[in-house]
Amino acid sequence: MFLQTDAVLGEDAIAELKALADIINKSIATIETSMKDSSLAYPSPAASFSPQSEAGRNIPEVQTAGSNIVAAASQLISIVRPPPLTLIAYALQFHVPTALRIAIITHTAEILRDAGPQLARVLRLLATNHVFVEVAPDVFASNRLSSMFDTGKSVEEIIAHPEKKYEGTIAFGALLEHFTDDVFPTSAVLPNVIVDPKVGRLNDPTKTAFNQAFKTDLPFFEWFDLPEQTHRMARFGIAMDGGARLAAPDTIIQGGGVGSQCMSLAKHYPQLSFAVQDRAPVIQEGVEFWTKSLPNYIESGKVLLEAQDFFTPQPVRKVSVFLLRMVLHDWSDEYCIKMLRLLRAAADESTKLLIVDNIVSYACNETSTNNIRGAERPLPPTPLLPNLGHTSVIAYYTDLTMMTLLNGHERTLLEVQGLMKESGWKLVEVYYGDPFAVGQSKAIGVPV
Ligand SMILES: C[S@@+](CC[C@H](N)C(=O)[O-])C[C@H]1O[C@@H](n2cnc3c(N)ncnc32)[C@H](O)[C@@H]1O
Repeated sequence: MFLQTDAVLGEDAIAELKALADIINKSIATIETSMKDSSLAYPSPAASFSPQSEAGRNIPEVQTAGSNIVAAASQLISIVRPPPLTLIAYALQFHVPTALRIAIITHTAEILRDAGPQLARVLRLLATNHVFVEVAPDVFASNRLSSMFDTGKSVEEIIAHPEKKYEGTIAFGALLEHFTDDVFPTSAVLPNVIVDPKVGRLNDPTKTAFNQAFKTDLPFFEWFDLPEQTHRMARFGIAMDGGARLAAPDTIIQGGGVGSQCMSLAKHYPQLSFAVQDRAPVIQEGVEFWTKSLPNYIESGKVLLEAQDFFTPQPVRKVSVFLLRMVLHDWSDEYCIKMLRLLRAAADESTKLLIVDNIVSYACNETSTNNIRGAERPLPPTPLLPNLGHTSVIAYYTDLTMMTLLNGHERTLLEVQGLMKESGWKLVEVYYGDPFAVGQSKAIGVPV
């Protein structure tokens, strides 16, 4: 249902601009005070990125202030920019991923020398989006954002061993390459798929925009297994590895990739043991991954690496936690329910179900979910959108990514609750994480 905006919002644009400016000013004051109190420096956009240099930004009140500034600034832009320009800017935004991909595959962050006129035009678009700086006409320098995909390796080293480009690095470029090479072409055909009466609105993972864009009948993950897609599969594994930082004791990690989440936990909590389950080709890579980094875990059986399909029954054994990170969002409800019912069948009364995914909010006020621990959150200051607008936009980009690749989707809390209800689990607790967190919300279920 659509309502006229005048019926919903006030009409006083100047009052709204002032309220937004006030949020920005107060938030900057909070950041300034917090930096003084903590003796940390707020990271400069000119300085190269390192996880340690983000310490100031990671203080909780600074995160909240930052998320309010992002939400307020984008809302402010939407008020002051002429509407045709805002819509044209949105419609042509796809050139940004193209330019990013060109910068990555030409190793520009590593080269950073006088790049010649074609590349200069690409870099100028990026510099206009604050990735690289044009320090003089046609001369570009790195900055904090571009340093995120600089591997620190020499160009000679990368060209000699392209398959090792991201080895031993934070590998953020691999994630950007996945988005700009695997996902971007699928978004271009999504409009055709949505209006096609033969395929639109289907839940089938083989009738997607991805299937049309890459002219294949295989589901996305099985397509990765083709010999000609080996580099994409390896790149996806590296990209996922970068984000995997959590698990729990005696955990079965379904769709766990090569097991990076539990390796990170194993290093901090040596008393824990794990079973990592995924498709056979991924588990094969997992064996190499563990043999290289923590071989004694395989030898002692503290980690089991198991080829296990989501849609076949679990082996019978005692399980404390089933952890599914970035798994349910790949599938439509029908498939998720099948998967969760199989886990329920293998659970006892003390087993927990831990789902780690984006939990998306509506862009308006939501139905109360205060019967779920952790579900109630304070609303952002007026006139920001209840979902913090642009601060949360990546979750909605990810939602459409899931739609194009697999007919999957990111879910609201009520939708997660619905999946659990249909499959013999009860949603009892949720952790949303900080306002900038992507894919880190945790929903905990118990058997019913
Ligand atoms: C988005 S990735 C998430 C990987 C990992 N959990 C993480 O967070 O980094 C989804 C995983 O599901 C696996 N997968 C897809 N279809 C599967 C199936 N039918 N059975 C088991 N695993 C599957 C993929 O191979 C992939 O590793």
